[in-house]
Amino acid sequence: MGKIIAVFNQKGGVGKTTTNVNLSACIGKLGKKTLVIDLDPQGNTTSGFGVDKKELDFTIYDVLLGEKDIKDTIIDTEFDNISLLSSSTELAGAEIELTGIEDREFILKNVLDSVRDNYDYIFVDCPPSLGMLTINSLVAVDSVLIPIQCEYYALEGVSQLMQTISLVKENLNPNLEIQGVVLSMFDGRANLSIQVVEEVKKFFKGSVYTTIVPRNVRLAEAPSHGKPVVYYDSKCKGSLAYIDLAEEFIDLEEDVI
Ligand SMILES: Nc1ncnc2c1ncn2[C@@H]1O[C@H](COP(=O)(O)OP(=O)(O)OP(=O)(O)O)[C@@H](O)[C@H]1O
Ligand SMILES: [Mg+2]
Repeated sequence: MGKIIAVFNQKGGVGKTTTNVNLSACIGKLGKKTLVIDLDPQGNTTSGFGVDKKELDFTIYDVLLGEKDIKDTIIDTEFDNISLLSSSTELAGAEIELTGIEDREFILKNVLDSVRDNYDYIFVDCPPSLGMLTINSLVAVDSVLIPIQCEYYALEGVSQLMQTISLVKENLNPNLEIQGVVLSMFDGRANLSIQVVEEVKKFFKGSVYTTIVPRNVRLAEAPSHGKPVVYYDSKCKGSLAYIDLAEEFIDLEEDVI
């Protein structure tokens, strides 16, 4: 049975999508069958895998509204072991449309339960908000992977994030765990980055990955080529970091089992 992981931090621009696309691509390259779900109306994960939203007949929007079977909506990508459930801008409307539906918090969970056996890992890219889409993702997943940007105010909003996770755990998904915390956009020349690493490690104790993702321009460029960074420049620092992170992620998982 595949493990389902939400990449989540309600703070915007912290590296959720970059981590979702690149970590999953590296995990796929390591031979694990991976489904990536783009639950953000911005659709950056979808375009990050080179899929043109305008050319899609059906997306996760149709699946959540019960109009299309998930299995007919997942598409194969050109990247090793990566399947994708794409987003569309219509998904922004789903925040409101879902509120009228019974058991609305469980829609994604019910849908994913029917495909989780087909994958080793399923990653869900969340929007930077605490709306119905994010709640659906926190209910559907086994764990949360939290990217934190090595910048001033990095820990701002983290207590709200932890409170949201606790609330979902108490009321909707008792098995929800923290998968790990990924420090991103690290600048080794900046004292501030080094300080943030220390603060985040103090706050999250043993949950922070040893691998730290550096600020690397290749990571920012790769999406405009429609490729995860390992397929764009396999030797750049960004690629090496996400390859290390994927290995660390899998080692920790396989130790647990
Ligand atoms: N390690 C990095 N080095 C350089 N640029 C990065 C890195 N990580 C992310 N970026 C860039 O920073 C911006 C924000 O990153 P990203 O889109 O991954 O954040 P996000 O948390 O998904 O944002 P949102 O909350 O809007 O969904 C993007 O332009 C991305 O290319
Ligand atoms: Mg994003």
